[in-house]
Amino acid sequence: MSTPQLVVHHDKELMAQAAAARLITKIVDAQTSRGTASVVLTGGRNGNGLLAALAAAPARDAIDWGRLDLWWGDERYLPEGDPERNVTQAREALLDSVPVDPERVHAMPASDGPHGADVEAAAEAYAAELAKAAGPENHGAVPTFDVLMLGVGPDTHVASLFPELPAVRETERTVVGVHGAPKPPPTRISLTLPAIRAAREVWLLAAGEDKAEAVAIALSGAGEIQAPAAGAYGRARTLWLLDSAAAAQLPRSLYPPASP
Ligand SMILES: O=C1O[C@H](COP(=O)(O)O)[C@@H](O)[C@H](O)[C@H]1O
Repeated sequence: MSTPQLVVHHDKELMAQAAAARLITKIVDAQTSRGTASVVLTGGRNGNGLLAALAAAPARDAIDWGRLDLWWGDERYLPEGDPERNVTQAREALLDSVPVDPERVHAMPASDGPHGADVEAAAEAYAAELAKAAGPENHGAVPTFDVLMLGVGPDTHVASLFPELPAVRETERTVVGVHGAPKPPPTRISLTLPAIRAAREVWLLAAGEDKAEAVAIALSGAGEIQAPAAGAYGRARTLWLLDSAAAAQLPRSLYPPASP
């Protein structure tokens, strides 16, 4: 487990641009060291803001897009192409404008796909795809992702792991179906905490006043069942990328106010 580190930016636009620059560097470094890179994308406002900033960054062309595997931390279980699907939003924000290898874009299944309404079967299929991509060096049933990004919801949810729901208690499976999510749509697919923790680096993104309480709770010693964001950390690094509004309720011991 890595101790969380906080980076607080002035506003959400700057946070998205800085996070995009950080991601470009990480991907290029991983491709230089290992030949390929693997990144887990998140949905939500901040995840999509980062992807849009990446699309607009001239340095995006430093990435070898054909040697990048993209996975998702969660998906809303809706038909292919639905505007509320995380993958649809990621395509619009970035993926349609860069030369990714479609074989390496690992979208989670859609509700009109081969598994139909059976979200458990869809989750199992995604777990199998992850397991196939994991090598013996990965010590588990998922690849060691270079970077796994998570938006933090106002209720402290990450991916589709909502407080107190069964998915956040999962300790064996890497991917689960989620029923009765409090945020629509109620049916979703999510990586579990054990799968999230297999990543080298986990980056939690939160911007805006409505995230301030969640950020403060998750970073002040809350349990992961009550505050799923508290249980999200990477093997080597856990980074909380915030704007000043989202950091506003943090205790002074974690984020002292700037000097006058
Ligand atoms: O529904 C979801 O919400 C979270 C957070 O989204 P935000 O808009 O409040 O930032 C997101 O991380 C997750 O991927 C998504 O499915």
